[in-house]
Amino acid sequence: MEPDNLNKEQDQNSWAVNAWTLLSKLRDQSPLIQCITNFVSMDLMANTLLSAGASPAMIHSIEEIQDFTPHVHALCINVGTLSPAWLPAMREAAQVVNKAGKPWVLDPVAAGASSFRLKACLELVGLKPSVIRGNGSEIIALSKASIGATKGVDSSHESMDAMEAAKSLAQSSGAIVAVSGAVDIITDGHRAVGAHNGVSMMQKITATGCAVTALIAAFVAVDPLHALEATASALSIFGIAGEMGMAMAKGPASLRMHLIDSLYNLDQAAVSSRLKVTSL
Ligand SMILES: Nc1ncnc2c1ncn2[C@@H]1O[C@H](COP(=O)(O)OP(=O)(O)O)[C@@H](O)[C@H]1O
Ligand SMILES: Cc1ncsc1CCOP(=O)(O)O
Ligand SMILES: [Mg+2]
Repeated sequence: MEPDNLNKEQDQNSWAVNAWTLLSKLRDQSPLIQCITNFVSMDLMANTLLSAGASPAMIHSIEEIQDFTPHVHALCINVGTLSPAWLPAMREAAQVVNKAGKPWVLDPVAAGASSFRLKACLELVGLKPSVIRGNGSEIIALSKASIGATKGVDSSHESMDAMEAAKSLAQSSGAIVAVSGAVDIITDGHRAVGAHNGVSMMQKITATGCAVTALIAAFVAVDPLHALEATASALSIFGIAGEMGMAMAKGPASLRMHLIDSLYNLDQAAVSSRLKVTSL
């Protein structure tokens, strides 16, 4: 084998070993993940976390933050069905986990759809999330801090269209930025890697993006010092579960079920034979 190809194969192996190690850790430790999320995603997000081995809690009332949030291992904030009443709890939860030194992950759903939403997302970015995960259009809107033509929660861009926006947002925010799509991009503003697993029918199930953001929170909870690697691992594992689920599915509804089952049953052989992460 050519030395270059040998290096690539070794890289691939080490990504697969790391992703499997983190999934095994997650299954052993069952981190508690607080999710302040939209009404559409609550069910799929909680079931995704459970099937991966984490413990989800969809607790969003501001009255509970001071008692509950100090106990969580990571927090996921998602603005999908945002209204003004939800923002104070999001702010307070982010501040509590920051104070406790725990990671939190932001999903800026439809960030470019309205000024209200964009302003809220920018304020949350200022509260120092460890990771921001959105689709191409969301990351572009957030990075440019501008609203415009929008398809709402869906993306009108390929993930690769958002490469520069993702790097710039990562540099300005200090967060790891992930852009989902056919190739998921993960960047710290300097280095970028691509996670290639997944099937396009995942876009036809509502809240798969929200669910993978929560899965990122769970992976970062078990490896907070390596947020880029943890994020790439979560996206890869979810993508592999999608591929394996697709082999049994007849359409989006059965893919949703088989994806969750595949995530629950995922073994090391599947991870090492399927995982594909490359430098971009
Ligand atoms: N064309 C595609 N091919 C493979 N996987 C995809 C594709 N588009 C999205 N995905 C996967 O679907 C999940 C949701 O991503 P996406 O649809 O971009 O998020 P959102 O729902 O927030 O718009 C991610 O795990 C992503 O990797
Ligand atoms: C349809 C919809 N409307 C508001 S939030 C939401 C769910 C979005 O989920 P995802 O970003 O994962 O597609
Ligand atoms: Mg989304």
